[in-house]
Amino acid sequence: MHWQKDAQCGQARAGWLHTRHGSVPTPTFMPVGTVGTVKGITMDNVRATGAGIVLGNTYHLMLRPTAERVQRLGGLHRMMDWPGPILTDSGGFQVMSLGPLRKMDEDGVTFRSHIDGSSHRLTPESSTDIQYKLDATITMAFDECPALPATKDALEASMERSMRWAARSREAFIARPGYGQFGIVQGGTEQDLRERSALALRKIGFEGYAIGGLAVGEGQELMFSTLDYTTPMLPEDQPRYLMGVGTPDDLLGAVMRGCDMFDCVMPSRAGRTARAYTERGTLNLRNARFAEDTRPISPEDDSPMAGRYSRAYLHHLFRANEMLGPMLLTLHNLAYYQRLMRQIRAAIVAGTLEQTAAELRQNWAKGDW
Ligand SMILES: CNc1nc2c(CCNCC3CCCCC3)c3nc(N)[nH]c(=O)c3cc2[nH]1
Repeated sequence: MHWQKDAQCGQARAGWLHTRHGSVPTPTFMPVGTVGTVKGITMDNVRATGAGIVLGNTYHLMLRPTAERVQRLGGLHRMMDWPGPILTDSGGFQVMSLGPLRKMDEDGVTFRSHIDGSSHRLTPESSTDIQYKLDATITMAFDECPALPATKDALEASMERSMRWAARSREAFIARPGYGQFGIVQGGTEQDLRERSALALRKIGFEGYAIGGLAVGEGQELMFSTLDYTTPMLPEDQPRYLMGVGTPDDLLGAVMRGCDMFDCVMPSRAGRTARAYTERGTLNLRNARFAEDTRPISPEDDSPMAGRYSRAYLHHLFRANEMLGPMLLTLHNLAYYQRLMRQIRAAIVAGTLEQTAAELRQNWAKGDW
């Protein structure tokens, strides 16, 4: 796969990601398909929100139904009826954050399934092979995301291991036209470690570069200051994927610091907990003040459900614990994230990103309309 840059505005870039499964405009927000589904909505609806590329979940899928079964079923695209590009993470982050019992050594990670307690192993080789069996369009290198806060020595040792794992991941990767593999920059919030990590990955050579080790509780200011010096260390002509980010304000700030691709569970998870994302900040639709509010959730909603359901109806659905509530609100939130990315991309192309950023931040601060 390859990425082409169309426009630049400050550090922000607007471009196109061309892959075996289609082309996607960047900056792009990638909805998270956890176990082969974006929870609660069909992939036709995910497409209708404007999403171009989704995430698959190596950790979950290797446990159930197993990568071998997904391969026998024709790969993740066919199984989940998503013809567009799919990016799969390498699983290490989830093992460390989800796996109940796990042991890490130089070779990889051993862990017990949170489903049935069976023992499993992830190494750079096995993670790359699993992602191949899933037929991932974009494969992530197997890495370790250290928990913060961490001592500099611990961050250094972890980053150096991740770089050894990146080389092994690249070795195990089967190159095919239209497919790609991304290296993941580590190093916590230490500039010299980030520099060494970026250089090590560029020496190996990947189709794109992710910035890992962030959005782990360091806070927005430290995340942005880390991006300020890390994105310029990465190749100008290749995409940058900031992992696990974030709120609308995080996305805006990270695009302005040179990031092109994002994933976050927030909009879909919030959709399941009655939290609506809008141009004016978020709304908790369980709140009684919405019980007879006949207005739509967002004034500028362009999702498949635009203008058809009132806040009062969503309030009722969530109070009644009806499954349609999370379905509609997940759709709404993902559509808002896609609308936001389109707005930001248009501003980069028009060269008006500074002004658009100020307007967006003003509206988010305004609160409900
Ligand atoms: C939320 N913050 C955060 N996420 C990170 C993630 C995960 C990104 N999201 C993956 C999806 C999660 C839902 C299911 C499908 C896969 C990170 N992943 C890797 N490999 N390395 C990180 O440093 C890394 C760092 C991260 N920080």
